[in-house]
Amino acid sequence: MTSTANPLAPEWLPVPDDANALARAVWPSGATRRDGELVLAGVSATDLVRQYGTPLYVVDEEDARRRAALILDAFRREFGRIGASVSVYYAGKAFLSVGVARWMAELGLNLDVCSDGEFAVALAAGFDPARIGYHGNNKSNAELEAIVDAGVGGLVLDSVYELERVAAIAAERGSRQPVRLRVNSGVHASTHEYLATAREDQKFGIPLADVPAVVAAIRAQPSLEFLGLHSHIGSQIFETGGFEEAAARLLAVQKELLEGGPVPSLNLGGGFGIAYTVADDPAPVGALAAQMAAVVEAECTRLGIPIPNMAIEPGRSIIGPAGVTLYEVGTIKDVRVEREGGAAVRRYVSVDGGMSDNPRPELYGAEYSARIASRVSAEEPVLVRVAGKHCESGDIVVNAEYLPGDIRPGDLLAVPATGAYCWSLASNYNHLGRPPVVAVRDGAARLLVRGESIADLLSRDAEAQPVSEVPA
Ligand SMILES: Cc1ncc(COP(=O)(O)O)c(C=O)c1O
Ligand SMILES: N[C@@H](CCCC[NH3+])C(=O)O
Repeated sequence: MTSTANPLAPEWLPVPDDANALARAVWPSGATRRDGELVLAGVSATDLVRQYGTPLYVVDEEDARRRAALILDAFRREFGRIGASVSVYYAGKAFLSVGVARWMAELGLNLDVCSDGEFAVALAAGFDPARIGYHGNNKSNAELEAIVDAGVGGLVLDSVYELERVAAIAAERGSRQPVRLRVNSGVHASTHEYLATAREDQKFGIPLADVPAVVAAIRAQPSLEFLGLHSHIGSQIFETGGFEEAAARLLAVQKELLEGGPVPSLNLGGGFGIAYTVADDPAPVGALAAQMAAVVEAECTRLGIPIPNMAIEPGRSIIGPAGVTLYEVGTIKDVRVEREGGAAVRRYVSVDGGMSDNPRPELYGAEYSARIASRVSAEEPVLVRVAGKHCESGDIVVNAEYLPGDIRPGDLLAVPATGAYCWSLASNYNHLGRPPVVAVRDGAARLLVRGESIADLLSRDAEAQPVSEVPA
């Protein structure tokens, strides 16, 4: 059950206590109020800001761990019923640090990386390369060599050009590289256009029709071991139909491939949607797993083929809801907006970050919510737009939110559900340093990633003088 209090009330925070509610939770499970202040896993927002400043990314470690464990349990349970094993790869692109990679390893998850940088973080965390899946539509020769040398357990082939290069690299070393083949299923996921990755006209994978020939080419290479097919239809998806359709399309091809040799596993990728605001209603992970298992079972029975072992790659649904960004409120402006039928006033509340720490509203029109973190107020809520501090009019953090009418400079503002694709998409636009990332657990905070200071940024300018020598 979630709290049934008025969601417009400034102190309101939903606190889920079951898996279904967890799917709809906008705030991490450890979020609560103490003496009016927002507290995250026992640490108050003001204490966090006193120590680390603003903007600040905060990750509720227990919440992330719980979501990872729930996904692993649900998929193992549902696919276990039909006799399939499941590997869950945490998609590091959502957010990756050495600490987070270690949480996932401890919980028994595998890791999906898609660049040499993410791979380096995984190795720095001591992640077993055999449990790493490596993606990318344009891997360099240096990356392919590092993959083969490290013994990465699953390279996801994205093109014939890559197949030929990796086969040669593995052959040179006398090793055998396990590979999956990324397939473009042609399934149009119901999500933002930029987040759909299996439309016909996009860069990832091999078209379904070409799969038999490419798999034959893989099998013809003694230096490659074929693990199976891979499909990822997109991200922030609420409807299970797309996953089911992709599974059905890949299994139909799998039947044909089985005539030429084993196809041990099927990877259906990630993409499970989360709630960014209370208007979002994503499927609970148990239901998702059950529906996917049912489709795989039904299709395999219909086609008369064995049920393959399964893999999935969730990122956002593990780390997204665990994150909260804290900002300090600065300028507040009431802007008169002329409209048909009369004028209205829009209140712009500006914070000390913006599109450099969260470009998602500008990139995808993503909606977020916000609450004052440093206090509660009995003032009537007013409709505000939360803006960043960048030189860009589209620099909006929260498009529309009700906040107490007495919101003022110096208040701390918390924006939930920022754990995924915020730090990892962050930039230094306008020479802002990327904020630090802090994990909170059991009343204690721990730095996961240091923030960047202006001195850090200036130190990269090849022609800058050391900061201490810049005239005031
Ligand atoms: C190949 C692949 N796997 C997994 C993911 C993770 O997706 P999500 O974070 O939506 O679960 C992505 C990102 O969309 C991806 O491109
Ligand atoms: N960057 C996207 C997700 C892309 C996932 C990678 N294929 C987002 O923020 O929603």
